[in-house]
Amino acid sequence: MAILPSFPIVLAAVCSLAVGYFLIKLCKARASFYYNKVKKGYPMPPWNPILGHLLVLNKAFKKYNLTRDMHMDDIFGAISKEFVESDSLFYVDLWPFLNPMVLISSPKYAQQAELVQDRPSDLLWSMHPVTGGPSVFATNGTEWKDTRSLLLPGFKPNYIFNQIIYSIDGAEALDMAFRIIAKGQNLVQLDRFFLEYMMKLADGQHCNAGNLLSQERFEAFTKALRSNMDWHYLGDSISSIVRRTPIIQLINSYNTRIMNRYLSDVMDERYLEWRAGKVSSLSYSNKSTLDLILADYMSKHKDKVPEVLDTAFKNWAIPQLRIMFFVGHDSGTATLSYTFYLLSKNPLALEKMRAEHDEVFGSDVTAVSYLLRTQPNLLNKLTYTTAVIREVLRLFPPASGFRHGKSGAHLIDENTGNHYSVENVNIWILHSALHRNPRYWKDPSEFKPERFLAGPNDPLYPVKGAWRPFEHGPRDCIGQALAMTTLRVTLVMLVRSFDVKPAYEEWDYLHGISLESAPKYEGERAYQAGQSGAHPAEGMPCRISLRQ
Ligand code: HEM
Repeated sequence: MAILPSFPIVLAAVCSLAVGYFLIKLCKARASFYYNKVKKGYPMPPWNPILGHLLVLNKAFKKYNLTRDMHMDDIFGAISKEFVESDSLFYVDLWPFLNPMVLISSPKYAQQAELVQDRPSDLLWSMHPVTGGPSVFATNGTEWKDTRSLLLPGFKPNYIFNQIIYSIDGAEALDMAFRIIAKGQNLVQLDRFFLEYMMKLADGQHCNAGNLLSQERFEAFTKALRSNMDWHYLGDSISSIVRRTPIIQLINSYNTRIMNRYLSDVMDERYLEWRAGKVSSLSYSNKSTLDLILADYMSKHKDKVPEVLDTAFKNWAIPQLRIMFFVGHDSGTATLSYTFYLLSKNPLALEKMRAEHDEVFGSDVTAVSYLLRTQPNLLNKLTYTTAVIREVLRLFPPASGFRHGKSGAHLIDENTGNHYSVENVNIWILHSALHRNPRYWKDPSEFKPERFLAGPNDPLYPVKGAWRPFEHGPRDCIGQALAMTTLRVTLVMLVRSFDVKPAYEEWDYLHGISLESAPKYEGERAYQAGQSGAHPAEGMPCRISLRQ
């Protein structure tokens, strides 16, 4: 009779195999980093043959007095200041959490990195809670190229003017909500407030599902999306560990089911309209992400249009729609919050912006909505307002650039002739550090929108390649014109009617935080906190009042 091994023995054997496998991978990863980076004398923090740079972040927290919820970009940004000689370029080895990385915050390296087309494979995994599958943001090769080309018509400047109705309607709703808040004299977290507004805009611009399914289902969808983001980006530094725990995986799957069922139903409803001939082709006014992908589907099946959308198509389309909801609302929300914040701290700039709005739209604020609907080109006259937004994006960029170096790829320092290999390395272009790099910006911490109106002989004139909130090159932000238009519409609709005052001291007092112990980064209480895109700490507590 055969003797079967007992359960504990099997378990011990499996665990030993798993540990053995992990140790072999660890040795390989560390050895590769040693031979390809450490031995070559590349710039990096002190490296440990067993732990790599796993303790570096912890040390940085202590050394720079960083707060736990700070955005990852600023944590690396703080470390980058130690690498003056390499113009703030440095490598880190955070295996098993991330592949080897090079972090850069100087225009000369960023301009080389922007030409790299691939995204890191880690990004596919890190975006998974948001997208649920490969999307245009994280895929590579022809899969990415074909999807980007398919979606591009929805982001052309002329078409965007067509879409500003969504921003105008949304800003009107915001105006009403602000009036209620002002009347009730409530303390609000402005960023959370703008999130809802931006999410509705994203729906209008990319799906228009509000017209297809009920408001309740839309709200359940947005709640599930935000929940997945909040649970998975608990301060990026710990998210990769937390995300592997079963309870988080369960929350993820639950939210994913809600989101996917919703988008699947939205697609079915719109497909019915296409099939019923209610939408015959893509008109000038009809290039939402949803319609672009459905039109493509119909054209690929024109010989025999299927009765229902097939599962393979839906599995591909849902991540594209999910990413549009995410990128369509997240960065714009933070930018809007920081714009009100900086305007309130800089009354002269606020005055100038309001004067520009009076000049372009007349002093009757109630006429703006009609003027925008009938003459959207007026937005092009808002040069000062645009300079303010650009300066806000310089000081508080909500996102960064991510690329992955192919075989043989290098970054080169033309002054020293140094070559830095980025073969099989993730490249992280740290926008916040780059935008405040004193080598490239005069008065880097000061709010000076004038730098974006200055001529080339002015010391404030931005150095080429130093301003890159939307990145450049083939992987740049597809939605930048849309984002800039939305921000201008929102500002022109609200800035003359309301005064927004940040209320961090009051917030801290209410939450038992003393003035001395309130967390700050470089003296800034509204530092960028870590949840997916960078958002103001504590959601930016504010008081809103009607302008006298
Ligand atoms: C203030 C608002 C925004 C900022 C600061 C921003 C910034 C960025 C950045 C930094 C990237 C990464 C580029 C890189 O790694 O090279 C990016 C990519 C992207 N953004 Fe935006 N974004 C904003 C709004 C939007 C909007 C409104 C949309 C569209 C709904 C959008 C769609 C995308 C897409 C699809 C990509 C991936 C492009 C690709 O990989 O081909 N973004 N964005």
